Amino acid sequence: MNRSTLTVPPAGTPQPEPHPEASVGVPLGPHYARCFGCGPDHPTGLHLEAVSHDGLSVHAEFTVGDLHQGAPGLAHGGVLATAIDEALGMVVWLLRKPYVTGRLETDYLRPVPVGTTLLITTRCTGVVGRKAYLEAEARLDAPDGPVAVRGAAVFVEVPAAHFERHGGGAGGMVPGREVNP
Ligand SMILES: CCCCCCCC(=O)SCCNC(=O)CCNC(=O)[C@H](O)C(C)(C)COP(=O)(O)OP(=O)(O)OC[C@H]1O[C@@H](n2cnc3c(N)ncnc32)[C@H](O)[C@@H]1OP(=O)(O)O
Repeated sequence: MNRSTLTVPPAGTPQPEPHPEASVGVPLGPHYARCFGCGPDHPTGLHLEAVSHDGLSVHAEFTVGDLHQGAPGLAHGGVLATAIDEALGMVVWLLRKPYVTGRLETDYLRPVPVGTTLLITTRCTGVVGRKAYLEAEARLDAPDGPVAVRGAAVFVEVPAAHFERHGGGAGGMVPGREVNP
């Protein structure tokens, strides 16, 4: 399978260095309580939970429920892409700068039944200017389970004002709704 060159760091890009203050070995917690991906207050969200691994990678878990179906008994592909996007977002959080998804690629290798716990590993493979290059792999039910979804992405660094400017009162930086408080 060919991988898009858009999500691969240019040749010669040095391995990224973890931020000196990156969390390591601890639960990351939600970046926003009502986030569809990780927010505990979202009624139908994914409630994805994650632990930082080494400052440049994250281990995340998401259990597929009834509300996440596409075909009967199977996870919706868009929901799986959301889980990948969220777990990638947690890696760039470790870089201690605000990023948003610019490009997200997903390869679906196996169906994911309701009740499955997806174990998602994401990592940063390079940072060039404002762009962070990222990879993801989601396995079924165990760290060495079959790979169900692979992801790759470019996230783009944005000013902190991005969220207030575009989100405004509908979920932006209003009291109680801060991003990464
Ligand atoms: C707080 C954390 C929340 C985490 C939640 C999970 C992550 C998410 O789902 S974020 C929500 C979804 N994403 C968005 O809403 C982003 C919407 N898009 C935008 O805001 C803009 O298009 C944005 C910021 C990505 C880029 O715009 P802009 O700031 O003008 O940058 P721009 O100058 O065009 O591009 C900067 C660099 O990024 C690259 N780039 C921009 N878009 C892409 C893309 N889609 N694919 C690849 N590269 C891209 C450009 O080529 C450029 O590279 P270079 O520096 O080499 O020239």
